[in-house]
Amino acid sequence: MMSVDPDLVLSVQSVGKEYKLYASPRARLKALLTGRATHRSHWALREVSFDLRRGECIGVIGDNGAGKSTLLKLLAGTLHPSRGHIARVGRVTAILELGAGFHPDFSGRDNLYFGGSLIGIDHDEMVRLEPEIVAFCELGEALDRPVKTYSSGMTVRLAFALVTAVQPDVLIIDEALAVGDQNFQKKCVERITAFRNSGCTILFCSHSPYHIRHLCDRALWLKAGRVEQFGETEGVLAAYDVYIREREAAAQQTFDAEEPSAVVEGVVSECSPSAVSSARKVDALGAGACILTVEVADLSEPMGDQPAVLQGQDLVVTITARGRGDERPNIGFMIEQSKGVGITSLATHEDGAVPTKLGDGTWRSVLRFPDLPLHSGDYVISAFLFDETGLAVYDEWFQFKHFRFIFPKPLPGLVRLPHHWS
Ligand SMILES: Nc1ncnc2c1ncn2[C@@H]1O[C@H](COP(=O)(O)OP(=O)(O)OP(=O)(O)O)[C@@H](O)[C@H]1O
Repeated sequence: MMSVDPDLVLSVQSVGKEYKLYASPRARLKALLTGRATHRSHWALREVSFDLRRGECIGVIGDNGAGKSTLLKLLAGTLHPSRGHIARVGRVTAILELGAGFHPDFSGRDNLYFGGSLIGIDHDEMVRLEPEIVAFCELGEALDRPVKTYSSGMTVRLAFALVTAVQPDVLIIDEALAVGDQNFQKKCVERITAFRNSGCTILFCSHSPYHIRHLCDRALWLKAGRVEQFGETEGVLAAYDVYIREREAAAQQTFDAEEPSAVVEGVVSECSPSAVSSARKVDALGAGACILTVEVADLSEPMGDQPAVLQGQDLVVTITARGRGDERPNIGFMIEQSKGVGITSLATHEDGAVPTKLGDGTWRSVLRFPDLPLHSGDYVISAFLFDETGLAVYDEWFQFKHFRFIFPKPLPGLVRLPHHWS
């Protein structure tokens, strides 16, 4: 069946996965011994079908509990489907639950041989690969200490270096990359990009539409265990976005009695603004790359629970950041309604713009919206710092400042679009 198309590396046909839920471990044992079913059944996946061709990069999206991890584990072969069929070609490597297979009492180095044997790297090949893995994971002397003494970040380094030591035909990545420090995340992204450029097929599960958009040709949206959409990335992400907004709007209606959002001071500085939502941020602490200041010109002082008001009709934002080494970073910016929809997202790398290097080695971009084309309302802004490729997010100040904008003419609607009358 797989030989029909020589480029097919993975074929998933009508796959379903049932988890059996027992009231207690004793009930499970009883079911095993008597053969009588005493479980409740939960189908985490139903009728999932799709094909993957050589060199494609597919992003898997969906709500919590939609079945993404289950699907990835089935593809990696660590779980078996209850229904349907999965066919694979070549070496399939999964970056899932990194480090779960290590033996805690063995040293990191011994675990390379032990873990390597589990993923098909024999002793002789490991002898050849070891120096490269050791250099990549940068664990130094800790490599000869037992893994049980490692921090989770150290375990992830070792595991990532091991599982990606040999380029696979298919690489399966769970949200594993959300862990680890800034420096290491960048190395991971670079290695994955290099695999991608040399024809490796990648299946990538993430809660970050940004990464899916930048890395993937196609996206698979799972909803309550079924494939809701599978196709070209932008179309699927757009549909998913509409779904999320509708769901949030419905949640907002039931939640509307909530207190007004806090207003943050005009300039927040030195890498750790108290109002940062750090959900997707890599590591803004320590000596890494980070946003230093974000200044919004012409804002009044906030009054009580009322946000600061933009005094003019131009919005001018100056973002200063510390980069990493000699690398030129990229800077992003987003405006959203305080309670409602996103309005615009911009980034230097998307616009072909370049942050300016200042005398002290920091970087700065000034973003100007002349005659801000918004109608009156309350808005919230976010600033982002990316690496030079725009793939690794070094820092984000998410929804860190609310402001009110007053457009002199009270018109309905949200924005003034470029237009002409004739
Ligand atoms: N071992 C298990 N036993 C029973 N139910 C499970 C098990 N693992 C997952 N589930 C259930 O299966 C469903 C799918 O879970 P899964 O972890 O695949 O979702 P997900 O899309 O990866 O979620 P998240 O984004 O939160 O990681 C969920 O309802 C979950 O509670």
